[in-house]
Amino acid sequence: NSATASSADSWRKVNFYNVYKDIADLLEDENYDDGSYGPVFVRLAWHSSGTFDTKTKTGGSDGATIRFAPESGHGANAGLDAARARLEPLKKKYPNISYGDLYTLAGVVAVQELGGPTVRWRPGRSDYKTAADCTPDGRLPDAAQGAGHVRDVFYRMGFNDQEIVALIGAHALGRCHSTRSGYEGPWNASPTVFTNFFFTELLDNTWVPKKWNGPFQYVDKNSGAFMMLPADMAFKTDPQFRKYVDKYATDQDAFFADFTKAFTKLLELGVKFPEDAPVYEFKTLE
Ligand code: HEM
Ligand SMILES: Cc1cnc2ccccc2c1N
Repeated sequence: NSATASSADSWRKVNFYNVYKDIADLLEDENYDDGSYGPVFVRLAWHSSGTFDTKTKTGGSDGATIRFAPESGHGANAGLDAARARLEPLKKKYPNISYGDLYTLAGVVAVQELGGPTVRWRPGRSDYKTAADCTPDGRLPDAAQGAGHVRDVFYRMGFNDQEIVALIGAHALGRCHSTRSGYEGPWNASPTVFTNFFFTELLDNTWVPKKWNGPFQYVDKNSGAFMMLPADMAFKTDPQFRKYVDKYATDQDAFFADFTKAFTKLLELGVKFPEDAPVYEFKTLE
């Protein structure tokens, strides 16, 4: 938050190919989680953007208000300071990039470098917003709730059922942290590879309540190594969501094609881009 705010058009001076490469170089760290900042970068991009409200046209990635208290301190954003701190040196190296562009681009780099689809991305978000523009708590989904709540939150952003299911596929990545959301796990082998694994796991495992004194969550009956949130399970039990879960579980290409479109849409919610803002399709380095 300390670096100078970029001006409205300063993105024009930034070489985003260099920024992409520098973010990619920040991904691997054997001392962090499962060895990659990728998952938490994806979560930062998503939480920066998922506050958008189509009615009031407030929230979204423009202005990166997630970096200011009180938004940075909302329960849902616990742990994202680790991602913001990891990216801060790039704000110094590229003073002309906006935090909004930096945080969303980091999510794109993570998806692509962890084996996911190419994600189209535009620069042009500004840093003009201040803490006064922080969105109220409660705009992001509550993992303890079910399909009704999930629809309330994502319909408010302007997504339909198919897009919601595509987006939740990002739960193939990363993990829950009892010190952040309170949930724990998974302990599966590949939380740093972007695949349709969330859908195949959801359908193929028998899920039972986890016996512990933490918040209610599921664990797979056989190995006990995988987990699902209550909100995750809604995608198995709700018939409209289930249609798309079945599709993505059997067709990873279809999942990739739908995910990339929905993720770009998410990262651009509420942003008024300059007419001539270029649409980047970065080449994956891995
Ligand atoms: C029903 C909607 C959703 C709910 C309730 C939800 C909830 C959660 C929770 C509780 C965690 C664990 C946080 C922690 O303890 O570190 C988490 C992690 C994560 N979420 Fe979601 N999420 C949702 C949708 C999404 C979407 C749409 C994306 C991206 C497109 C996403 C990407 C991630 C990633 C990558 C992680 C792992 C982060 C890490 O490893 O640090 N989630 N989510
Ligand atoms: C397999 C699985 C299921 N749900 C998740 C929710 C949040 C973060 C990671 C998850 C994950 N790897």
